[in-house]
Amino acid sequence: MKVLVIGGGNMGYTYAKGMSKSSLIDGEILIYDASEVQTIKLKKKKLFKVCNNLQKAVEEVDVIFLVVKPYHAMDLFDTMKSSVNQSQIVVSLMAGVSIEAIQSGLGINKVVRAMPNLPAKVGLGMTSYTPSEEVSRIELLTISKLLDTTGEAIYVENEMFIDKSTGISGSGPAYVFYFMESMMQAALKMGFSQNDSKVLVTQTFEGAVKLFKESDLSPTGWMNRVASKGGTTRAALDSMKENKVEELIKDAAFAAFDRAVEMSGKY
Ligand SMILES: NC(=O)C1=CN([C@@H]2O[C@H](COP(=O)(O)OP(=O)(O)OC[C@H]3O[C@@H](n4cnc5c(N)ncnc54)[C@H](OP(=O)(O)O)[C@@H]3O)[C@@H](O)[C@H]2O)C=CC1
Ligand SMILES: O=C(O)[C@@H]1CCC=N1
Repeated sequence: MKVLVIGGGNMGYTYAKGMSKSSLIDGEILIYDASEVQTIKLKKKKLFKVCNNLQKAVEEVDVIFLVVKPYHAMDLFDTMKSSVNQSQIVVSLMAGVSIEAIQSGLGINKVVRAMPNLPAKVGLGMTSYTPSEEVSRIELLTISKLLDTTGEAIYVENEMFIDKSTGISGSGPAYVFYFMESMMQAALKMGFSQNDSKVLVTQTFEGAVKLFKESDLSPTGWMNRVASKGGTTRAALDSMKENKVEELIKDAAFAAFDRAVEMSGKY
């Protein structure tokens, strides 16, 4: 199977690299980026066949990954439209571009829409995906294996769940970084060095996630294990409750979901 990745930035490069290790790929992965600077960077990596001619590359492959920013989608569709064919599967990692918009923009039927996240860069990505009805079960299995190469991939039953997972896992790493940043700022304010603040916070996050993953206990269960009655953790948790932090985090996730839905109506 031959795969072309269009857009070799953060996500496109990461997916191309992950997929290049898959036994499903015979030969090289093709990659195309409109930016000259990015194209030079990609060539230096010597990992993929970096293409200069998009139309020619499109004609050569079985699967096409679309990994440009959503606002570049329509121009890209115009450039590709005459080169795609009905047997190809188009996998979009773009936030807020609907399957219907891709089908009508390209004049093809087989589309898988997926929502990845940035930890794919270190093999710990979370991708959700859903197909158009023209994609067969066997084709979907192949695509899910390709998506799995960057971490975990889960099937979701419709596009609304792609927009929902954008609000949870797609944008989610930024919420975690926000929390980390706030804790590091608190540590700095207490007088720790930049380096110690980073170590204290990073190890705390890593340890907490590992504990959670390796047990059946809920987050609340674990919170109760950390907190002693009348102790320090309870003081922190009470402060968060009083400031409605939980509600604010939920609002933020819904704001991302709402924006994904809004974008889907726009492209
Ligand atoms: N970053 C993230 O955490 C996540 C991103 N996504 C989705 O992934 C997609 C890509 O994001 P990301 O990788 O961060 O973006 P980047 O800007 O890092 O990469 C996109 C690349 O595509 C290039 N490009 C623009 N137009 C075209 C074109 N017509 N043909 C080929 N290449 C083109 C850009 O060049 P130039 O810079 O010159 O425009 C750029 O090099 C987005 O749609 C986003 O919604 C989804 C989940 C998470
Ligand atoms: O912010 C964005 O629009 C993209 C989608 C999810 C993460 N980044």
